[in-house]
Amino acid sequence: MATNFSSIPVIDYSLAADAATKPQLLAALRHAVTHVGFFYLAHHSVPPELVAAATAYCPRFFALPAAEKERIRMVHSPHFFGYSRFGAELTKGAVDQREQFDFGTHYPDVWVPGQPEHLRLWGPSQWPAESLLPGFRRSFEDYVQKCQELANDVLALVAEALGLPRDAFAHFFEENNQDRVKIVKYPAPTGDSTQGVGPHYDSGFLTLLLQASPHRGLQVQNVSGEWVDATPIPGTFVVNMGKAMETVTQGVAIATTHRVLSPEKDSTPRYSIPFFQIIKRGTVIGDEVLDMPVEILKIKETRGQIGSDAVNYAEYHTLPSGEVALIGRVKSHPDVAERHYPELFKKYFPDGLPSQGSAY
Ligand SMILES: O=C(O)CCC(=O)C(=O)O
Ligand SMILES: [Fe+2]
Repeated sequence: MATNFSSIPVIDYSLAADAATKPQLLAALRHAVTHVGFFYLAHHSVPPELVAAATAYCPRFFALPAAEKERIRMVHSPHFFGYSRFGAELTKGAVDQREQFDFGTHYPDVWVPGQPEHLRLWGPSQWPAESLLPGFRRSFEDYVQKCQELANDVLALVAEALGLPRDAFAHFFEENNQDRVKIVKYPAPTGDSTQGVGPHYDSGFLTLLLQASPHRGLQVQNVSGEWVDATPIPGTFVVNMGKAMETVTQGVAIATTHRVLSPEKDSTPRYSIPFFQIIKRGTVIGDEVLDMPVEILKIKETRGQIGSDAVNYAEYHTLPSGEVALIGRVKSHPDVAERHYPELFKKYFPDGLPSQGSAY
């Protein structure tokens, strides 16, 4: 019988610490990962003071002088890091009503011409001037380091929940892996569109999303195609799986489609901070799928077909994952692609920059 969901489960991370309660956690996690693709993670390990500091910087970042935001605009970065103006981004070809700042964990500028182009996606971030936003960079570096640790631990728990060794996913990361993070602002709508971000899958393994204001807006698509609210729960992360995780688990773990609706008219802005766990770049991960236990594979037969309005990241079975990631970025930020990846830009936008969605 097909299983559907009408709410997002809450998983209590603290149950992992005690051998007596861990089986309960693993059972809940197995259900969440295989039937919903989303869960709230309560009692997690990222210190509340780091969460509070990151949250407090959100409105302050977007209130920076326009000239400073221009200086660190994403169009200056072949790594797709930096500030994107309102309306600069596309999902499924339609303009997202959000403003954002993308950055990554530390990675040096090592790409040289002649190397595969997709390797250039990893590189240094652009940061606002310390004098204009004191402590911003340091606070986010500390916060993100704790997110990385938590994501790695949750990933090991997911492996256990799926009957795999705890380190089953370890070989999908590079030695000096670069994860990506965003700070996002969704203002109240001024026109007709309420597409904060359109329906999509995330790309990598786990996403840890901090809903950094109390606004609703995040929605998750269930098996029947209905949109289920992921209303913010204080003290939690929303965790979901990306298309890479779905691919390497032979579709057992699901990359669930999600979207964000703009806040109500005249409301204050909604803020969020997604942390994306990124995987290694050089191989076709569809060729390296994990050997899943038979009883886990059976879950796919009983849970029913997953409905989806998302179309992105279908190429994991045919292209190296680094190329898949670069294509995703090119499609969502054509103005950056036009400047730094002209060949790919021409391939995906043969008619030139879309009239909307351009940051120029
Ligand atoms: O802002 C949110 O709540 C979700 C954002 C999101 O799904 C994304 O940027 O991939
Ligand atoms: Fe997402």
